[in-house]
Amino acid sequence: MSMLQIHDHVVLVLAFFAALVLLLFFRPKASFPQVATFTLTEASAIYWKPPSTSKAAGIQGLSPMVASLRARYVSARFQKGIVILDSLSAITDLFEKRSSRYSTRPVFGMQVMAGELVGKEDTAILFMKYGTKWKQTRQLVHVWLNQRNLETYLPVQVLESYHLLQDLLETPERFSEHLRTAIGSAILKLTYGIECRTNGYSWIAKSEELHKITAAASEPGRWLVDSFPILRFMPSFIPGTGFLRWAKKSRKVAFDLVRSPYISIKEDKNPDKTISSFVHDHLIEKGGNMTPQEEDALIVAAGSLYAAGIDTLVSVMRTFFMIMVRYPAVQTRLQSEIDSVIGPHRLARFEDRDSLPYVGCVIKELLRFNAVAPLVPHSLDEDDIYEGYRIPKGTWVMANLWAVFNDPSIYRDPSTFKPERFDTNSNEAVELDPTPLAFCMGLGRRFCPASHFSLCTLFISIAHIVSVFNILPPLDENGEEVLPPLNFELGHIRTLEHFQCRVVPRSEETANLVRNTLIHAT
Ligand code: HEM
Repeated sequence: MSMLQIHDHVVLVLAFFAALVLLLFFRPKASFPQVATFTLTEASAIYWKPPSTSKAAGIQGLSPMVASLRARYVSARFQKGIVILDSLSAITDLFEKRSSRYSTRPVFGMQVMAGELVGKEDTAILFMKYGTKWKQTRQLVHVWLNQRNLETYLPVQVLESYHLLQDLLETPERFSEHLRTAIGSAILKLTYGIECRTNGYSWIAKSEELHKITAAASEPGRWLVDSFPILRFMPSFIPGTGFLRWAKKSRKVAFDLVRSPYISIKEDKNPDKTISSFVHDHLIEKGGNMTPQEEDALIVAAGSLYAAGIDTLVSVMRTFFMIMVRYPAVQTRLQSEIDSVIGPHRLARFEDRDSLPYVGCVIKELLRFNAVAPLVPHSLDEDDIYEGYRIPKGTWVMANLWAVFNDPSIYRDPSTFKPERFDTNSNEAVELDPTPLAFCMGLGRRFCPASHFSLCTLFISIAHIVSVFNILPPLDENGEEVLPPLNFELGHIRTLEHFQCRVVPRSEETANLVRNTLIHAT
């Protein structure tokens, strides 16, 4: 190598480091200045930056958590190409009525680390771009979690609910952990036939590991490479590129965890004795005749379910415990409805659903009160014009479901937990139901394929828990009841910060009912 070439290399490396220092120095901060607002119609606002003519406006009216999450997304994109839809009409217009255009996921931004480097785009439906692979994978999940497949998943949900009651009797202070175990065990059993409770919890631990990787990789504003995609081409031996090594390691863990349970079922020597599950039943149905694409779709569909389902359902259930503590009148009304319809000798069944309308109202209000997925990101593959604004392809278009659920023109007194707003027997006008069209779980072609599955889990668990337990505020050192604060953590999934409550059997009879039911069911 000549002196000139060595000199060129040194200059290149120095320039690279200088650029890196500059990038690190100017890394976007989580605290976000102000967002520009265009009011499109009275009811719909689009947040958009930059047209130079934009009118500065604050972000008042948002909960601090949603405002902060939104700020992170916007700063991660350097305020380029983000549209945040705050009204139901704008969300419906774009996500539903123009769903053929608005059904892909954002590519750059948080997608570089999560989607490309860690490989989530290849291993999870949630991150996939709209296209043939997504359609094939989604179809499998859609059919499996569909209302028509209720008979397959309901018994597993019911049995896990009994186990949850038993766990709550034994160690009530660990209620959050028990919720995670019950919901996680049900999803893993249905997906792979894995019996977590009898075979140890190693698969829950593995799934949690995968889930933590996904959460870290997709955290908005965390990775510089999301704002500067060019950084992914840096050689990984250069100092400051720890993120590339982390991505490589995480990618391997993610691919292994998604494939290994599938392979163990596929290689099972006694397939007829294997527990029926999503993967097993598909393998039997296809009789080993699958194209590589079909096989990949099955692996990815199965591997997507735990991560997509666990935080969402656990978040709603933890909110339910908090609401029971803070709104004792709601708890009393739930218990009296269940007591009068079901009586003291058995636990509620799914067939009782129509006879327990107040339980239904509480579930709707839980889904409204805590918008579990407050900002839903979609994108578009071609330019579009909406209300006179050009939205270029690749723009992140985010549905702010939190804003819809807190819009006082749709929900009176939105910050109060009021299940009665959905009571069709009340004298007051009934408010917009968030569940039947599942807009609380997204709209258009990407809406949550597990909406019915989730509503079943919520119904069974909530009806069982309130009939057996009283959920009460924790006590302070003087034995006085204290209300836990209603604080939410920052993240894609809106979930409450750690809190305590007392979970106490309503009577010795209700405690015995749990023990006897579990003995008969197992
Ligand atoms: C109350 C509980 C749940 C809520 C609030 C919820 C909400 C959502 C939302 C908002 C989306 C994005 C929709 C969009 O992009 O328009 C979604 C997607 C998804 N959800 Fe759920 N979800 C819940 C439970 C579950 C469960 C239990 C599972 C699996 C067992 C699941 C599996 C999925 C999958 C696979 C997707 C990706 C769909 C796609 O990108 O095509 N969800 N969910």
